[in-house]
Amino acid sequence: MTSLPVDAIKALADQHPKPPNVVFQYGTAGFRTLGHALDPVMFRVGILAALRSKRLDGKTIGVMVTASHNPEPDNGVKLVDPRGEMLEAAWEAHATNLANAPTTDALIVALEALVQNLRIDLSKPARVVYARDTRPSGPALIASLEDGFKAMGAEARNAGVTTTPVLHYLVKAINTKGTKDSYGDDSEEGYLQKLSTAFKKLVAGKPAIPPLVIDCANGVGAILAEKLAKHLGDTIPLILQNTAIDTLGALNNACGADYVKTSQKLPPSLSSVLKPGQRACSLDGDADRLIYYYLDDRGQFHMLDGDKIAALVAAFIVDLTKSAGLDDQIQVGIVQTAYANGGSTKYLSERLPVKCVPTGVKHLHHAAEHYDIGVYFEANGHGTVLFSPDTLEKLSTYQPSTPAQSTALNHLINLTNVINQTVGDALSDMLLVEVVLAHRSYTGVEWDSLYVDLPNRLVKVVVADRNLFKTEDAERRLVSPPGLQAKLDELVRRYEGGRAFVRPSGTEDVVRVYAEAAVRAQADELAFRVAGLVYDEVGGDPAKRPSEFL
Ligand SMILES: CC(=O)N[C@H]1[C@@H](OP(=O)(O)O)O[C@H](CO)[C@@H](O)[C@@H]1O
Ligand SMILES: [Mg+2]
Repeated sequence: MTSLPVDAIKALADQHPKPPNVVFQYGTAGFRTLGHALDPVMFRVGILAALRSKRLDGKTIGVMVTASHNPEPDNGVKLVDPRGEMLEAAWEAHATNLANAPTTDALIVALEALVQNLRIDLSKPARVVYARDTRPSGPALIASLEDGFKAMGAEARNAGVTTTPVLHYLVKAINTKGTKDSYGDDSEEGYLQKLSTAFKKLVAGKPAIPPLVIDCANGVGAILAEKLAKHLGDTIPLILQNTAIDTLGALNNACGADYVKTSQKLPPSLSSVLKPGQRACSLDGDADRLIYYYLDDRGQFHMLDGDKIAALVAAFIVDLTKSAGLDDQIQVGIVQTAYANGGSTKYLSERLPVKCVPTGVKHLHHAAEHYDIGVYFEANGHGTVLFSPDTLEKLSTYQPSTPAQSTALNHLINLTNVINQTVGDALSDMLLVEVVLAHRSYTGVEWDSLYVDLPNRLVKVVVADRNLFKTEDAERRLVSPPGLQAKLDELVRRYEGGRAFVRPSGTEDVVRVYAEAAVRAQADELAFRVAGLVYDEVGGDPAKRPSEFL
């Protein structure tokens, strides 16, 4: 192919017309909206993925069809770059541009411009691998995506129904196949083997691990968790809950990681299952977020979120680098966002370098790459650990001088295999957490007591135009609307241990308010005062002002 296959594109594009009056945007998590609205977007994303692959010399590009923790009727799509990472930021704009071309002819014009501006060599091969979660709208959207691949003559591999992290893994495994950096066998089976083999080595010789309850959010995580349980055998008994992937309306409904984190409550479906002291965790709808929790002896709920996971894991890795005699050569660092609980930031920054970045996995991931070992987690439970290429090299060539050093070194090497380094991965993170708990002989109680969470509250404010809100300092301060930050500062000063910030959401048409304070009632009050301030500041209709805003 030396020029665009215009006829093939035209013929298929006409079957996926874009309705007028809708505007699509490739945001923090790709395109995401009601599933039935996405048909034209899928077709165009199929074409774009093929072009991205050609631009990168035929490297395989991933396409994941999912709306993660969103309600079941939603769906979405995002692209994965060759190393298993999120799509390069500059291409987000190209994706948005193609998705919004109003007609087939306009689409062709946009494509021609893209090919020319980015100097895409159309004679290169196009290779893609794609998958979807369990949403009912998935199959039709996949068909539309496949039309996009077909129009471009792409070599397309269907990975079926699987989790987002497996798709990221596959992309990296395919692109490193047969090289010295091979990431593992390029199959779901290869993924399960890699994780479970490393896990078994890491917990060998430790006391029996008590059963773990997993809330699968009635999503695709249920399928993978069941396969994983088979690979793990009796090294860790998994009790799978919320596995109703075929029940309409069940996905993410009163269950899953987002429900638990947002409502700070046990999923009601687990109340008769979970025994006091027993650990449980929730995955989200595409199994890339993880939240742990337990009930204490009085039946009180305790949440162990992404910040707690980061604290647990980072301290363990630091100890291993010390025991291996590598602590002067390998520096461990943490990456958080403004949503990290103030308690966690204090605890971590007394021990390690901590960087705060804007919301969104790509920001965390890139910042974590600057450390020898970078631990990043969003408070909502999305995160992973990155080992730099130099660190991996050091681990593979280092000569330990004592048996203790050798043991610690092996643990570090096995950790690099149990951890999915391409992206946050609920099942991989779960195994990682279980390794640390087993090594530390911790139950949820000891883990929880690493530091105390400050009471906090997240509130959404619906405004006419969220783009009025602009931030700086990793989203911790507002620069626009002018003057609002000063009012906020004045308010926050009145609360002991108070902290609050306001930012426009990247995934929903709202402005988010986060507040924390030393005591619960004060955190709530501060959040609702800030929400009220924001609402009034941008001229919100007094008749529609939510009654809880102060
Ligand atoms: C407060 C919060 O949880 N925000 C989430 C949410 O982003 P917003 O930009 O806040 O809508 O979705 C993102 C994508 O899943 C995730 O990265 C982020 O952490
Ligand atoms: Mg998700």
